[in-house]
Amino acid sequence: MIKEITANVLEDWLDNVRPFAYDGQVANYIPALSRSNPEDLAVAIHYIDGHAVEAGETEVRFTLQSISKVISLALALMDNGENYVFDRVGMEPTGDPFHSIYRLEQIPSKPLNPMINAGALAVTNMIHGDTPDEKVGRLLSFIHELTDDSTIGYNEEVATSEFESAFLNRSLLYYMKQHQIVTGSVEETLDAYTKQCAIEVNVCQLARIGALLANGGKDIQSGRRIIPRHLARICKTFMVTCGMYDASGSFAIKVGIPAKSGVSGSVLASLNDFGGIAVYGPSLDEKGNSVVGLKLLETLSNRYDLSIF
Ligand SMILES: NC(=O)CC[C@H](N)C(=O)O
Repeated sequence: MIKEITANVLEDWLDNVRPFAYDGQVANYIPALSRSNPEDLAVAIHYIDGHAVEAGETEVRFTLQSISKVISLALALMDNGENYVFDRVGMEPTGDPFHSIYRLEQIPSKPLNPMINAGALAVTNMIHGDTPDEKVGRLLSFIHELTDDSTIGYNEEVATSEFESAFLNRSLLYYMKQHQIVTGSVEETLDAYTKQCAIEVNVCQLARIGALLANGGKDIQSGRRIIPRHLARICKTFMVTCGMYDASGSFAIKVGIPAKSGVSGSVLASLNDFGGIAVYGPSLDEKGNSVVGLKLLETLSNRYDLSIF
């Protein structure tokens, strides 16, 4: 089955979804993202046997945005342990948009899960490091290990653009500080979070992270363990229940692959015993998911019967 999905097959799929590149809109609430080109489409698959195929504008780099929430969660869990993290952030899907503040007002006033902004901000706050740069530096080192690529950094323009306009995320942080879910400086946590979201990758690097998760947290080339197996499982479970925002239910039905999207228009998918799939297409639907990303993953899942359900 794996051998069928060659680079040519991927190119054909991309051509099939290209007409949808202008359905939806690129994110504009982070000013720097509004300059993304809707025609920059790319896809990569990294199999757990180390073999990789890719198609489209694979050299284009994009920011992780909400996909970074999976990686920061893994690091925060490794730093603090499950009890500490889940005392402060819940495990339940919300069905609300990713930046919603609504449920924070309900008892207990902790974010319902780490894949919505409130939960992710709390998770970033928990990453060990005395300064925002130390936290981000640790996160980048972790990503270098996950991808075996130490060239990955963050896009300063995107980070600054979000930092200067993230009033809703500031509100979430202040609310959580009032309720002792986060500690320390709100501005510093937001600084770390916006840099985390601005970490830049291409589809091949992202697919490799998916492959590592699919491989239970072990690097696919060296076999070295980077994430404890049970923590990789927790990350993938959140991807299923909350990874596609308030479209996670329909995505589970239509595609059925653990996945996390980001408002840059990227999607990271991870399928046990198969590998990682990364798609980039910056036009977003009304929920903030890549239109092309959803179409491509749905085609792939149906064609190769990849749903885990
Ligand atoms: N859904 C997303 O990708 C959101 C990430 C973005 N940086 C934000 O916090 O608003």
